[in-house]
Amino acid sequence: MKFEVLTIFPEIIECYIKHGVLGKALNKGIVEVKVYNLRDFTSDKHKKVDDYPYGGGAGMVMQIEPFYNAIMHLKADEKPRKLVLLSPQGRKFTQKLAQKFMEESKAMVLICGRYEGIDERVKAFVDEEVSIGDYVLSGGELAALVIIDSVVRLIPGALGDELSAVEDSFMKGFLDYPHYTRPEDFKGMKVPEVLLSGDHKKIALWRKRQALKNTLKNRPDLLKNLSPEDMRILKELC
Ligand SMILES: Nc1ccc2ncsc2c1
Repeated sequence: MKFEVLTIFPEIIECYIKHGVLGKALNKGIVEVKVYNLRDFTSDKHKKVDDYPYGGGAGMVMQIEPFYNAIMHLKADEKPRKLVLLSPQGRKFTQKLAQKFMEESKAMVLICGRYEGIDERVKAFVDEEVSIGDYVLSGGELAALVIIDSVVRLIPGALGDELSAVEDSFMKGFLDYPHYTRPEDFKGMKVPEVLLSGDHKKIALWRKRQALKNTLKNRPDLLKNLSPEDMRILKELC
């Protein structure tokens, strides 16, 4: 999987790549990340990337030309790639969409704007517009990192054995169960007895009950397609 990131802050992406869990996947050559500075695709000596909005209003708007020039530069190799604009107006990014990206795309271009706004005409050159959530961010770079991290974790063998075995609750449709490790008693705060019992059946049931309890409390919207067994447990909790 190849990611090409268009941004005016390449350092944000490059720093994460150096220190993130992506290192193993990059070293194995399973993933490649190339970062492009949009300022390198400007045509003026000041490398200008934004201007005042037509119609007035606060803030600056990112101009289309650097985006267009960068996209045309990437497309010159005529290889297939999915172009994704990171935007608060996009469709919500979910684990399901991460899975779809991993399965369908060999290469993705992640286009990061700053969030006073981007010239609307940029959207004519992208395949998808994706949002990571409903809050105010300064730009699309964090969203690009979220997408890279979540998609790479889905690539078989990308993260090495110690990580790839991590079962992700979002794939099951509810939140994770509580986790504990040593010490068994920290200032009187004890690890639940069941986790010390060695009874794997009881532990699995306890974990499922806790996961459903957490989900019911914090994210009831996730409780959609429960199995009859999970529904039975959930009813006991209500
Ligand atoms: N403010 C904001 C919120 C979500 C989002 N997703 C991609 S860019 C972006 C920017």
